[in-house]
Amino acid sequence: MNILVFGQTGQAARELAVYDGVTCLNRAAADLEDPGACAAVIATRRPDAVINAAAYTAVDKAEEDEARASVINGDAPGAMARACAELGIPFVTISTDYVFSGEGDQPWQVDDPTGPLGVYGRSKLKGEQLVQAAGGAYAILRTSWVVSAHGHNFVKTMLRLGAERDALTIVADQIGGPTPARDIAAACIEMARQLATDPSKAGIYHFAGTPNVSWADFARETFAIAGITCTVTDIPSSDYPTPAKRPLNSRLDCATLEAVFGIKRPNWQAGLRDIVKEVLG
Ligand SMILES: NC(=O)C1=CN([C@@H]2O[C@H](COP(=O)(O)OP(=O)(O)OC[C@H]3O[C@@H](n4cnc5c(N)ncnc54)[C@H](OP(=O)(O)O)[C@@H]3O)[C@@H](O)[C@H]2O)C=CC1
Ligand SMILES: Cc1cn([C@H]2C[C@H](O)[C@@H](COP(=O)(O)OP(=O)(O)O[C@H]3O[C@@H](C)C(=O)[C@@H](O)[C@H]3O)O2)c(=O)[nH]c1=O
Repeated sequence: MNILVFGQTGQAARELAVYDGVTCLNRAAADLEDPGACAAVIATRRPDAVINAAAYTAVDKAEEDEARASVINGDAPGAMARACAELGIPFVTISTDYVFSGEGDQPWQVDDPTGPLGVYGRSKLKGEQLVQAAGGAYAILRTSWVVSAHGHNFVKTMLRLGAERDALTIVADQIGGPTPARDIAAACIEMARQLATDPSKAGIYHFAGTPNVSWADFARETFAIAGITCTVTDIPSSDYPTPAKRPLNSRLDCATLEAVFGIKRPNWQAGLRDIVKEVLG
């Protein structure tokens, strides 16, 4: 199966690149700021499936860059989905827990009302809506707290800061499921394969690592695995002001993904051990 992936340098894209039949497109080959060009690449190359792993992911920066985030995270996946629907091929795109408001403490169901708190979440929600409107054999995979040995992520930030400092204050009231990019890549490939033979599986799905945890406890676990002595003090989000507000409740209910595609939630602790090993050598 020839799978065209938008994104090459990102966490998920790098893990997708190792699969047979996958071709990754970098920004020079397909710039998501030009949705029409992305659609044209699909129409010209005629792959068997498309996975979108590129996005505007700088959550705070997006607050001052809404127009660009909206095109990259909204219009571009919409145009890709329409191009795929025209060819009759599956389209898998990755979305986020940040489409939710973070209220309550129950895991979000796939059909729960959305309510993004910031520009990034709003732009990703726009992408979801345009992809759904395109019809076709689409899958929107909402995931959370992506981590890997590459690119920018919380684990790499902690390994850097933990080596420099004796103590850190980390928010403890945001709860979610850290998700290794490697597991996301495997899920996307499996979904593309199954959608190719059964387009009735199209829809929105949740996929996050288990167990749910706070950022503070996730940092503690990272330090424990890495053998770093750095004291973590719990703080509320209000003590860590950022341009974009983050949801407090990022728990995702992943039951439908397992029921429809047979894909189980990954254990992030196993993934974290691999990532720490890869980063520290
Ligand atoms: N990171 C996270 O914690 C989470 C991510 N997600 C979603 O998962 C998906 C993958 O995220 P992740 O792997 O972390 O992403 P990264 O932040 O690691 O990488 C983003 C990728 O998008 C590319 N990109 C950005 N703008 C453009 C553009 N205009 N044209 C072409 N490519 C562009 C970047 O390329 P370049 O190197 O050229 O900048 C890079 O390859 C995204 O849809 C994201 O919204 C969901 C939940 C959590
Ligand atoms: C570095 C640091 C961060 N924090 C907090 C800030 C924030 O609430 C939390 C995580 O920080 P980050 O900047 O990694 O978080 P952020 O970039 O918001 O991560 C998000 O990225 C987007 C793309 C998603 O889709 C989300 O699922 C989520 O993974 O940790 C501290 O409390 N103390 C610290 O020293």
